[in-house]
Amino acid sequence: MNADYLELSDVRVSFDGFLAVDGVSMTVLQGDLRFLIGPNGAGKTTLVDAITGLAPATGSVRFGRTELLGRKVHRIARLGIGRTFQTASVFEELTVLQNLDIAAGAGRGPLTLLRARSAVPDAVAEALETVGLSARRDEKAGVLAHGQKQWLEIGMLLVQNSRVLLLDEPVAGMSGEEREQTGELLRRVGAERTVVVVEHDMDFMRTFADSVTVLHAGKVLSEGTVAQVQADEGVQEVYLGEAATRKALAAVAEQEGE
Ligand SMILES: Nc1ncnc2c1ncn2[C@@H]1O[C@H](COP(=O)(O)OP(=O)(O)OP(=O)(O)O)[C@@H](O)[C@H]1O
Repeated sequence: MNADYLELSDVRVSFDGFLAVDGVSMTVLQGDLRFLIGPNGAGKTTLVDAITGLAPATGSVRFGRTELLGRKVHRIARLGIGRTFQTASVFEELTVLQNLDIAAGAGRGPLTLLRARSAVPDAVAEALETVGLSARRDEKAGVLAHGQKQWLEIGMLLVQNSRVLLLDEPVAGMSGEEREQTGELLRRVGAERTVVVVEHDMDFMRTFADSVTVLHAGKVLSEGTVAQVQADEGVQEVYLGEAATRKALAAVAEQEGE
């Protein structure tokens, strides 16, 4: 079998001497839906920025045999590394189909793109089906529900042939039903791709993660199955510590409000 994988070795990102990512090594295999969790400021987004060329990093990030570090953002994207951001970045005035067309870079001029068409390229039709937006293809992206915009964004990565998907908090702000559907979508796309999901929602993580990497203060604190990381005392301490801080802050706020 010729499966893809993403391999990080000793990745470091420094902001004026502050190590936001401090020697991270991890390997993510195709078909192994990986969740990247950790408290606020742990370095999760910065790590994704490093992989996608947005943050200058040292160490090594390889997609199979190809080194990504040191390459420009658009070159990394063209190599098949796709990402989403916490806020969906779709073209609200264009239809779902037009958004996918643009992402696919279908080689047509802007006027042709805006004209209604009967023939939809196979890759676009497949992406519409996968993300569950076939019935909404001619509607403006701006009228989609929050969750559907996130799905459209994932569809845009699919038509770009992204082999690696790095998704930053894909279920933030979603309803319970949208979360469930997003989880099923991630399972579908993750079966054939290498997927890393940055997430704060622990229930969502428990339900859908195949494996988990926990970051804390820029380092890998724990890694394994959901059960393994949940049983890890270091992880419990970090999360209990966070919960205690939140509780203390809430108590102070309450006192100040009295
Ligand atoms: N451009 C920057 N310049 C300086 N410091 C930064 C920069 N970007 C991030 N940081 C710092 O790096 C650390 C890691 O931030 P990062 O956003 O990667 O954490 P995170 O785990 O994604 O957090 P969250 O869950 O809150 O999104 C934080 O202390 C943050 O303040």
